[in-house]
Amino acid sequence: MNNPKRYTITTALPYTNGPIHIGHLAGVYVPADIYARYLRLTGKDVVLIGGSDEHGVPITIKAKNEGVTPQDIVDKYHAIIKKSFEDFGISFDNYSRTTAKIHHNTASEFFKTLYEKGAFIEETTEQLYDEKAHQFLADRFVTGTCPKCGNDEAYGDQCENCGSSLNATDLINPKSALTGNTPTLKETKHWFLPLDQHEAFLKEWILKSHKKDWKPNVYGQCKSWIDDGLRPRAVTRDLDWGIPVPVEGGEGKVLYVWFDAPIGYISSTKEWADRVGKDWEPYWKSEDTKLVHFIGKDNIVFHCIIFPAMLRAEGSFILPDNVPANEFLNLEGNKLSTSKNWAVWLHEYLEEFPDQQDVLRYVLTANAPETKDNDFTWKDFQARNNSELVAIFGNFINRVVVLTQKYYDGVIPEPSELTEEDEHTLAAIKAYPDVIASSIERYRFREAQQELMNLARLGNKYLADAEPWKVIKEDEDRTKTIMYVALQITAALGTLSEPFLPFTSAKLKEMLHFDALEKALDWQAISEQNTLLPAGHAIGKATLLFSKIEDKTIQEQLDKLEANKKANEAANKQATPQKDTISFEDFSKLDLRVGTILEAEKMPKTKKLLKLKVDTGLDVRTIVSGIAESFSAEEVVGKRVTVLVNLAPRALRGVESQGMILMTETAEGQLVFVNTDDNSTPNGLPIS
Ligand SMILES: Nc1ncnc2c1ncn2[C@@H]1O[C@H](COP(=O)(O)OP(=O)(O)OP(=O)(O)O)[C@@H](O)[C@H]1O
Ligand SMILES: [Zn+2]
Repeated sequence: MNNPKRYTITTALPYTNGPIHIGHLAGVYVPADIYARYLRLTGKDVVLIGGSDEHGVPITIKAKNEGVTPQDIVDKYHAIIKKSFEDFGISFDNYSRTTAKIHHNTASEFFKTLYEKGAFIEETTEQLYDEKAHQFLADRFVTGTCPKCGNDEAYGDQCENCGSSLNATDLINPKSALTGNTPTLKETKHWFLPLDQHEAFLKEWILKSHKKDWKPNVYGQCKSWIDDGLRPRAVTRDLDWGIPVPVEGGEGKVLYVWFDAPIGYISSTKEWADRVGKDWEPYWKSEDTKLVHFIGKDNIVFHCIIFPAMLRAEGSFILPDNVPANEFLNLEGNKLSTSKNWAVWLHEYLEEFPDQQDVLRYVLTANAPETKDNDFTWKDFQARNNSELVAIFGNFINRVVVLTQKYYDGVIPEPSELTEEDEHTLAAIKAYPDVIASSIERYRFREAQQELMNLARLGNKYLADAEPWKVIKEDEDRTKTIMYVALQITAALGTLSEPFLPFTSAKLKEMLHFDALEKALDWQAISEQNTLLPAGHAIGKATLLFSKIEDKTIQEQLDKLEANKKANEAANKQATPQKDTISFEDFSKLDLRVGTILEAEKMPKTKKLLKLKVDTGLDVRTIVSGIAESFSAEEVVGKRVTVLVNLAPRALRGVESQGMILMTETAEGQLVFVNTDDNSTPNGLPIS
C-alpha cells in the first residue's frame, strides 16, 4: 500500500504460560519494534499493539498441575511479560490482556455480530469425551498420532511436527492429557466458521493479490492450506476458562482461544484510544490504514486465513496489508521450549546483562530467522558484541568524541576546504536513510541493520584513512575539516540507530547534545541537511556505549543452560513402572549376599565392562560388570557390594561371569552401588 494515512501494527499475543524468551523476541517483537520506531521517526501515525493471550487449554492444565487457579497463572506471567517488554524497550503504544473486560466485551460482541449475520454453522457432532474427568477434550487436552505425518505427540488442534491444523477427532489413538484415558465419543453442539465458504475470496486475495509482496514462506504456507481445501472450523469449546459463548445454547461453552486472541488486537487498540482520547475505528476500518501483523510461522494460518475470514464476515474491518511472519529461532542447536526450559529468558537476561538491551536486540536482528530457521549461540552473541558493536560502532563514536574534546573542548570546529573524499563521505551519509528505509519497508530487518553498521564502518574507515591524530601535528585546518566530517557521521548514527539500538541512540543523542540543536534531526533531516552538527555546537563527554564481553560470562551462560537441561531431564524422568507381581517363592529363589570387590581390571576393547574378583563369603569369583563408564578399576577395589550369587553363569567377551553386582542409576545416569549401610558386615551374609 502506498502512502497509508496510518499504521496499525500488531504483535502476536504471547501466551501466558511462561515468560518471554529470545525466540519470541527474534520472531515477533524486535522486528515489530524496529518497524514501529522507524515509522514514528519518519513522522507517521503509528499504533503498536500488544497484549497477553490468557485463555485456552494449556493454562487450565498448568493451573491444575500447580494446584492454583487459571487466573493465578495468567496474573503471574502477564506481570513478568509486561515488565520485561518495558525494560527491553519494546515500544508498545498499548499492552493489554485478553482477560480484560474490554476484551471480553469486544470478543463477545464480535461473536454475536457474526452469529446474527448467519456467518456460522451450528452443528451437533461427536467429540472426544473423557469419562473419568467428565469433560470434553479438545485442543491440548488430547494427544495422539498425527494423521498427516505420523508424529505420536500431535495435539488435538495442531501437529507441531508438520504444522497441520487438526481437529481432535482426526488423531489416531487419541489419549486424554488429563487422565491418560482413551476418550469416547459424545455428542455436543458447536459453532463453526465455514472456511470453505471463504475459499474463493481467499484464493483471490492471497494467491492473486499478494503473490508478490508477501514473503515466500508466508505465501507458500497459505497456498498449501488453500490447495488442501478449507474446511469448517469450530470456534467454540466445551470449557470453563474463556469468554462465554454469548448466544442461546452456549451455556458451559467458551470461545475458542484462537477466535478470541486476534480480536485482542482490536480490544487493545480500543483501550489505547480510550486512554489517549482518540477514535479507534479508523485504525481498523479505514481503507487508508495499513494493517501489519508480526508473528512467528506457527501462527500463519490464524492470521492469513482464519482471522481475515472472521474480519470479512463481520464486514466493517480492513484486512492485513502484510503478515511478515518469521521462521523459528533455535538455541545452541535445539528448539527453544518453554516446557523444557530450553531458553534464554528475557527477564533473566535483563538482570544478568544490565543496561545491555541493545546487544541482545542487535544479535537477534543480525541473526533473525527471516527466511529460514536460525540458531542463537552464546559464542556468536559474544563475537557480534566484541567485534561489531564494540570494535566498529562503539570504537568509532568513542574516537570521534574523545578527539573532539581533546582538540576543541567539545566544540565542533569550522571546516575549511573539503577534499573529494570529504565530499564523497558527506554525500554517502545522505544516502543511508533511504537505503535503510527501503530494507525496513520490505521487512528485511537484517539487511537494514547491516546498512546501519556499514555507516559506522564508513566512519571508521574515513578516520583510519584521514588519520587526524597524525595530521594535527602539521595541519590544524585540515584536522578541523576531518573532525567536522567525522562528527557528521556520528550525528547520522545517532538518529538512524534508533529503530535498532534505541538505548544506544538515546545515549548518543545525549552525548552529542541533540537537544541543543536548532532543528531536530529526524530521519528525513539526515538525507536533506548538508550540516547535521554545525560548527560551534558543543558536544558532551564520551560515555561508554558498548563493552567487551569476556569468555567467563559466556561460559556462565553455557553452564546455566547445561544445568537447566540436566534438571529438566531429572524432572521428566518418570519412576520406572512396577514390574509384574511375583510370588514370595519367586523372590526366595534369589540368593543375595554381602560381598567385597578384591580386584578390578578394565576389559580390553570394551567401553563398559570391568572384570572383578569378588569375595562373596562363599568363595572368590569372577564377575563381569558393566560399570566402567561410571567407575575406574582403581576406585572400586575394596567396595562393599550386594551380589546375586546364584545367577546362571554366562560368558561376556570370552570371560565367564559368575553372578551380578546390584546397582541403581540416578537421574543424571550415574551408577550407584546397592550396599548395606554397615561397612563392617561380614562377607557372605545372605540378604532377605
Ligand atoms: N523460537 C521461536 N522463533 C520465532 N518465533 C517464535 C518462537 N517461539 C515462538 N515464536 C512466536 O512468538 C509468538 C508468541 O508465541 P507464543 O506465546 O504463542 O508461544 P509459543 O509459540 O507457544 O512458544 P513457546 O512454547 O516456546 O513458548 C508467536 O507468534 C510465535 O510464533
Ligand atoms: Zn503432523
